[in-house]
Amino acid sequence: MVKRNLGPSTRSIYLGLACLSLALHLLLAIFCLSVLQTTCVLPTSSSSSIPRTDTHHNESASHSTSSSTASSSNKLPARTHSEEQHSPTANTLHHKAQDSIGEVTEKANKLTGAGKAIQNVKGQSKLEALFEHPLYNLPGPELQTDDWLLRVKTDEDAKDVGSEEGESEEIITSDSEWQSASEEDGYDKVSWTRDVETHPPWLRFHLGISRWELYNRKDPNLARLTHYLATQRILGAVQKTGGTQLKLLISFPNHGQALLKPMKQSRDAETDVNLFYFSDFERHNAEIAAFHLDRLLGFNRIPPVVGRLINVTADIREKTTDHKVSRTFFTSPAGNVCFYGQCEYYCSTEHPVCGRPHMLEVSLAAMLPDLSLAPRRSWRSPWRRSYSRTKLAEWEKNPNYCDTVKQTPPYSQGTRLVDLIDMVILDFLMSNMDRHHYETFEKFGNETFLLHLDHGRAFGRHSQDEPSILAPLQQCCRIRRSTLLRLRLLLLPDFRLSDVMRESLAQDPLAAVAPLLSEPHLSALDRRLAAVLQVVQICQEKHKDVIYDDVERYDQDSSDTAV
Ligand SMILES: Nc1ncnc2c1ncn2[C@@H]1O[C@H](COP(=O)(O)OP(=O)(O)OP(=O)(O)O)[C@@H](O)[C@H]1O
Ligand SMILES: [Mn+2]
Repeated sequence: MVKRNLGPSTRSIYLGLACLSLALHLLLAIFCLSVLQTTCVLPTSSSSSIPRTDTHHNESASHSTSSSTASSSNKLPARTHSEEQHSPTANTLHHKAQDSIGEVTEKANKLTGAGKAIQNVKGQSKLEALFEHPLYNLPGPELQTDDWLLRVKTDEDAKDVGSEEGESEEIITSDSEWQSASEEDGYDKVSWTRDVETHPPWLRFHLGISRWELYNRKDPNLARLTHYLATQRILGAVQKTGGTQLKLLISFPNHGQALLKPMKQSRDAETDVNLFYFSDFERHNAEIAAFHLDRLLGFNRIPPVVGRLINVTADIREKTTDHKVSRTFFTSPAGNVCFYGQCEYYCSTEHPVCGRPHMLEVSLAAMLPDLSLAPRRSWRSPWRRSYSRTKLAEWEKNPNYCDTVKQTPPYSQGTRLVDLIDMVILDFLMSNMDRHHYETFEKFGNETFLLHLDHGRAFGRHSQDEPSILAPLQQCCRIRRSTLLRLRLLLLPDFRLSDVMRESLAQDPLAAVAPLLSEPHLSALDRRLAAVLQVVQICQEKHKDVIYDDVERYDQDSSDTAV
């Protein structure tokens, strides 16, 4: 009986559902065509597994930069229902993002002369569109000779040593010196001249460091450098001293070096909630992701980092001359080759670094110039944590802590405070609680960018945020205008942080093994970005002097301070 009745009624239900689905598809198609022009795009395939730069000069760049194929990016992306944020606060931020960016985009276009050339071509990747945006192409200060960290020594310099004011300048080389430094065993014979074309990528990276950034995002050498780190034959591996957890200094045949951090836990492992931040294991993928995030924020203050699969036996055990490393190798009960080295934490049989059975994922960071060439100064962060289970730091007890910091050099002058706040925003987004110190290049004194180093403890938890990381922003209520505008841009659907981050990370060689960051970590970035903007909004409601205007600087004509 039941069966007999079900036949016809089921058929009509199916028919109804089919009609409904057809109608919905039609509606969706119309909606897509009219509203989502910029968001309904086919994902573009990444042609290379090697991180690319977004330079116009980059031969491998696939997009067209000609103005005829492009449409104006002044038009801000349309917000859609599907893209809508959930909370009312996020919504307000969203509107605010569009309003203020619209004005400033126009201004930035004027400044960069990019009005016509910058485009948001249908089908273009979000990452490419982001890096083409005027806010990522603001003109920097003109660089003088003193604004470069290193320079190539000329024959002239070699002749009049000590007679010029440039005497104390960090000098790299003359042709003859390069030649004589090339005789060591196993290393390539050096044939570099003053001609930059003959310089290996690591040297070009060193020569490109300026007072205001560690690298120029548009420099084609960046892609060469990451490719170099990812593919060069490993010639040596010794333990890097300093720091608390195991890391190795890797040498390449043409005298380049990299800082290696091994994979110690699975990518999905969330840090145990009962573990203090200072007991957390370091993560190789956090080092890689931090480099990408810093670049996406427009900072360019982290040395390039790339992922690589190495063979622990062939690349480390057989190459190392360091007994601290070689004597700790063993074969695990599962038959994998493991080692643990010598360090303060987690260097024991209980915490081995293991291949499978030989292959191991690692991160490789480009090394900064040697300290003898470019000494660095280490600064204790005023918002350093106590690194104790029981003690609170002063900033955790005193809500007016920033008043004192603001009056204390070097934070009382120049850009130091807003630079620190940039760093804090980066740290909050990736939940890095381990920023006890930061470094600067001594040569540049106090007028320089802050080096962002050591991000092994970032991206530990995606299900939780750590508001205390934002304390400097909350307590000082100060932020660079260019930073704020880029953050607001990254909240918009067309440039959404999680999307550009996913795309950027896909360029790393290890993305072929598994995504460098899981989806929950990527969505955490969007959530945290909204939280940062909310803190800024609260600041702006209470204070006047929140924005440090580093954009207006280039725009003498305008008196508009809309943000
Ligand atoms: N890319 C780099 N090039 C040169 N030196 C670097 C680089 N990255 C880090 N260092 C130096 O090596 C030191 C130790 O590195 P790192 O901080 O990553 O290790 P760590 O074991 O996490 O240290 P800690 O336990 O003190 O946080 C840093 O303080 C920094 O001075
Ligand atoms: Mn560390």
